[in-house]
Amino acid sequence: MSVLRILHLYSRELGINGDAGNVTALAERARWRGIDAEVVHHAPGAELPAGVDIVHIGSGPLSAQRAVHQDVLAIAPRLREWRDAGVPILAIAGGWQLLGRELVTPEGETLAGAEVFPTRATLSAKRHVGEIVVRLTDGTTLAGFENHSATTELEGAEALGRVVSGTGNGGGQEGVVVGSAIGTHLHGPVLPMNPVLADRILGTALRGEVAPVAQTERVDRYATNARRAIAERLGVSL
Ligand SMILES: NC(=O)CC[C@H](N)C(=O)O
Repeated sequence: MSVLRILHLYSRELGINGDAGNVTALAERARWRGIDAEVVHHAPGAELPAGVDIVHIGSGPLSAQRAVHQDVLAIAPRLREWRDAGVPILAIAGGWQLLGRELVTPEGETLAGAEVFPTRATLSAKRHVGEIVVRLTDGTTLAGFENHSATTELEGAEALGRVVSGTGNGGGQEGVVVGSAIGTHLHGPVLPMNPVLADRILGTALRGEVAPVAQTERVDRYATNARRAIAERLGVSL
């Protein structure tokens, strides 16, 4: 691959929780490994590029979700094609809700999703705002914060992990994994805060292990300290 192409969907509309930092982390961590990285922005109504290596969609309030909803439905077949081809997709909170099967508003209106994930998010008047720690099945622990009002059903899909502290999907689970596609409520942003996940996504996109280099070791120390601080505040172990 000559250039790693990262597609950032709706960065203007769905950028309220700092999730753009995920795209920066992916691009910089690739460049630190000597791989050229390009970020392609997609706005509602625009053409999608022919091919991409990673897809990212961030989060936002219902008003922003409505603003991109029609475009999400328009690009849904391409997103599902990329998912089926193994392109890593990272979808955060409100962006994940739009990429699910359905998003039910607090008023009971149902918005159809892109069906990249077989999930249904039901929003309510009660918000879940706070720090969250999640354990993955391989023992990796993620930390971040959540800021949503959703209860999310996975409808047969696998969760990203188990909630150690926080709310997540509801029922003790957090996030969803479908092949190389991941949906999660975690902000932080999640990838700078949890570089193991960033490198897993990069490794999938680049079809190989991505080894630590001096620059990643330097920033990953900050991330480790940030996760430790969250775990300490929540009174849980990492
Ligand atoms: N963090 C978000 O993206 C919020 C998504 C959605 N509006 C909710 O409240 O659940």
